[in-house]
Amino acid sequence: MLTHPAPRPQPTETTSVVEVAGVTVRLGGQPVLHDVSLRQPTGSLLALMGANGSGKTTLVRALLGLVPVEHGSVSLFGTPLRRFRSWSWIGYVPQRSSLTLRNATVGEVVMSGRLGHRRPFSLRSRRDREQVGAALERVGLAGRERDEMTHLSGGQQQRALIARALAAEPRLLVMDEPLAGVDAASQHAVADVLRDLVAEGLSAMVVLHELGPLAPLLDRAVVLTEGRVSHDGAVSAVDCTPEHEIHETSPLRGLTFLEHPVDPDHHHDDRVPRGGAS
Ligand SMILES: Nc1ncnc2c1ncn2[C@@H]1O[C@H](COP(=O)(O)OP(=O)(O)OP(=O)(O)O)[C@@H](O)[C@H]1O
Repeated sequence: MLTHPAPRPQPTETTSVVEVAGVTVRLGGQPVLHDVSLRQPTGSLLALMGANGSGKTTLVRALLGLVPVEHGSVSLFGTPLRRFRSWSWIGYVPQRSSLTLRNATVGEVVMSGRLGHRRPFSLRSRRDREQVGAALERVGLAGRERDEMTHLSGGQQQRALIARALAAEPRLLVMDEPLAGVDAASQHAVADVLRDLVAEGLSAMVVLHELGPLAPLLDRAVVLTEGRVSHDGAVSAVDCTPEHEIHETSPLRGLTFLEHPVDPDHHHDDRVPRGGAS
């Protein structure tokens, strides 16, 4: 069983895991984010949505300190980004398509999530091994440590990347497009894992193109349009509107709503065995 430091069963309005105020980011000389503000209460599940190129990944990278912020401020767990040091509290799951997974086993990938807990050059501890095993069990990949990542389906790779983030025992999970290129069964498996984690008090920010099976779990959606916040509120406003019915001027225009996306690489049964993912 994974342990999380401070269980927080309900979202609270008094504390926030992420606070972004008036953030502007420029990349390659071009403005990418303009005056973006958002606040994520502790224990909540927030979707960050928007069309291709709207700035979702850049916003995530800005709040993780990976790209410079030109104006505005970012706080994590109430601490300004420049003074924040507790990076092991944040489990980042990058876009699967942005990674090279060749020559890595599942065990190596998930164990790399423990690096923040290890002293330089120290050997892996019993707790490291326990947390890796627990994280793999949680995502339904128990016993797959020796498998090459490239031998897994897209959905299983995604779940291994989630296990990597969980092995770090995070308080906030930041996931960039965890449903992209993942078959419907694995989308539901990811949703099941996330449901349990949030029920235990974990906070999660999820970059999404489509809501899919995560829709009923989300507390709020923030939609970016051309680098600006165009919607910050109820998910229901995003959820039930097929794209052809979205008004030309709606901030939701350009989002896609895929019910059953197909994974062209899918060769495996990606369902998490009941009881194996909790
Ligand atoms: N390093 C960079 N230099 C210059 N421009 C960049 C850089 N990285 C991203 N951009 C531009 O910033 C804009 C936002 O990109 P970003 O990847 O944040 O969008 P996104 O909403 O995550 O898109 P997607 O859904 O396609 O992943 C795009 O126009 C992109 O071309």
